[in-house]
Amino acid sequence: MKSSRYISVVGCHAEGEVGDVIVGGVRDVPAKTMKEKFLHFREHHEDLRQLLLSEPRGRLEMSAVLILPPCDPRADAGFVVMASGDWSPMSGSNAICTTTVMLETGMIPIKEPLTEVLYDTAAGLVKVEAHCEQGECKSVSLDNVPAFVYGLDLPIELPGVGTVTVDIAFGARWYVFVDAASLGLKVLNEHGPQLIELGNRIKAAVLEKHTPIHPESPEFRGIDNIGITEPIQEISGEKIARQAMVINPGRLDRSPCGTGSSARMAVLHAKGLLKVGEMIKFQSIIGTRFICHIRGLTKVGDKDAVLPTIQGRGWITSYKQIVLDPSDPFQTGYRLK
Ligand SMILES: O=C(O)[C@H]1NCC[C@@H]1O
Repeated sequence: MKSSRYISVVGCHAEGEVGDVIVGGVRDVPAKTMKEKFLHFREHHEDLRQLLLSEPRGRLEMSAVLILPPCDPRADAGFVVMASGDWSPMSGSNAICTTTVMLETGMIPIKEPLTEVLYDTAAGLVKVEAHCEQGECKSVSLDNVPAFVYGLDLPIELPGVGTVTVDIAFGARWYVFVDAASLGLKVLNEHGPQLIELGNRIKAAVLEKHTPIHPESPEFRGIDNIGITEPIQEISGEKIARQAMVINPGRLDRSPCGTGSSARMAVLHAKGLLKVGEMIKFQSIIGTRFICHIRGLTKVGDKDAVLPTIQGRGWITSYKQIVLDPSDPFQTGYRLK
């Protein structure tokens, strides 16, 4: 057996969402910023994303994280994310997986009870606090980049459904939010196929009328993912909000989605439904939760923005050596439509 690729991967999931972490076998690239590294990998290493996330080695419902040296000297590490349908500059569940793996494999020494890690990402610096006990990473709290609203209650024509209103916001990726009830759905497993189908149709309908562009990073534009939401419920004094996050090109996030929760907090704050410091638990389609809050306010360009913090836990699931035989007919894997 010959191998033209040999990649060391630590399998991991964060609240059910798979984020496998590459710990060896992929070289760094020279660049002045992590955004430059991100854009380089997105342009020149799509074969790596395909190889890891397509069958037979991967599947649609997962991401992979490439740990890289940081460009910002203040940071401990950098990473770029290979998501289901694209490259992602930052990702909540994947940052939790990256932290869990780096701490529990010794790439970053564990300090108990709290280990701080500063990541350099294409979306900006992301500070993480890992709560550790007896050599285990028990939970990860991450200070995501500022999140802000592009538009609220925007009417969208959806053939077969009628006019629905959507909110559009940025939480390190661009999200459209729509109320599940307005689609005649609930955030339930059995509604999964319809959530995905309608989510993708809403994304297409929004893109016909809107092209959100990040005021400071114009490379981050368009709509990435869709959040189909249920209203906040007050349960025993806690704010709980269920949400099905439809991830490009059309699959459900198994976690509550950190970047999606960040963007949704910007929407909820703009609507007066979530105050700075107030805790909210976003709940995923499989019932897992991120504990979130707005840690402060800021501006992005001329936009009012919130500073979102997300907390969740990751678990290592495997240690893998991914190889590619030059005679393999599927050099970049395959995906059934
Ligand atoms: O938590 C998140 O932000 C990620 N989960 C899968 C896709 C998103 O990037």
